[in-house]
Amino acid sequence: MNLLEVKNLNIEYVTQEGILNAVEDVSFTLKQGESLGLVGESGCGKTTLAKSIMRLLPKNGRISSGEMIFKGEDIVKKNNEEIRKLRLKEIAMVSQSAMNALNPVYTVGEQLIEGIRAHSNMTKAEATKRAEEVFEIIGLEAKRLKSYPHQMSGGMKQRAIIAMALTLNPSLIIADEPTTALDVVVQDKILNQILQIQKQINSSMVFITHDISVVSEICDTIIVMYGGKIMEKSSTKTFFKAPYHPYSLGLQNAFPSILEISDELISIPGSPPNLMKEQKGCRFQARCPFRTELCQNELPKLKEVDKEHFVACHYTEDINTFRRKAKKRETWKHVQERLILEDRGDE
Ligand SMILES: Nc1ncnc2c1ncn2[C@@H]1O[C@H](COP(=O)(O)OP(=O)(O)OP(=O)(O)O)[C@@H](O)[C@H]1O
Repeated sequence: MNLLEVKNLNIEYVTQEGILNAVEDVSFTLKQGESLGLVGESGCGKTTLAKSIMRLLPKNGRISSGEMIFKGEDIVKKNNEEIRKLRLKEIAMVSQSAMNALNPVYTVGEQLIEGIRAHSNMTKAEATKRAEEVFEIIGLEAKRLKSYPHQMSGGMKQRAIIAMALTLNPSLIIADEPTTALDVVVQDKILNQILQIQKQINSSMVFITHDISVVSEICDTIIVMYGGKIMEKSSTKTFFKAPYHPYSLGLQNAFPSILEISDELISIPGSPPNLMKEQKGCRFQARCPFRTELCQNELPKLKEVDKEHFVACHYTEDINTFRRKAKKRETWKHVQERLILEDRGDE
């Protein structure tokens, strides 16, 4: 059964320079218990998409069209009071910035228990018991509930935030780069704990990261975003075995942990498009080694190349050649040279 169904979602920011289209025509579904990895470089719209599910967009951000059907009801149409009830109880967010949301003048336990009580009808004793339980699951001793935020390390605080998000067994967890600022060993441990809890309470998860190797470890499905649009979506297993989009091929080259020993680490030259400017053709065309005139002029539709595997590229039938060429440094060097030439032409 689908827990969340996002349909043709468009999100824009109103800025002094004009309208910025941060998320464009995004559609996907999330089943109960499924974990979805949302990946892409900085600025491709991941956080905007995640915040919109919680209806936590900044003041200048707005959902201009589309639907987000959660448990049969459209989140986009809900009023503030209805949304407040959904947050934490049904949909919880874990993010790096949440660490700063801990109030320094209250103990972590007071904040956690207060949060539980505000969203449930538990007594103080019941809420305390629940707080102790989740602390244990997340690897913190119950006595830590009495600590103030400044008495905890970064890793402990992040665990406390995760505990807060998960106390009420939400149906959907949105984890936005939850561990990026922590060292790799702690990161790994915390990711595993999130995963363990997610499985235990059978909640669904949207996991946002720029690091596709993490997605290969913990997610069932993957969506690759670029310039506010979906480039590719499929099961994680299929994606890492047989990626299609040239951007996905480039991303895979850039992550050492998913490369075979013989593969080279190659980054994609250039940077994502400026979304303030009007976009024409495929969003990735400027950096794509395989682009043609068609790519520069016509936006490719997301099409199904295999069961439940969708790709937005005009040339999916050339995939074998693309996969072979994308592994070569030369291929990307040409893109670099082309970008330099185009840059000169612009001056
Ligand atoms: N409050 C805002 N006002 C105007 N533009 C914004 C605002 N927040 C984000 N943007 C723009 O929207 C686009 C998408 O940003 P978003 O933060 O969603 O991307 P992201 O993929 O999550 O990046 P990151 O990994 O850096 O968080 C970017 O072009 C960004 O500059």
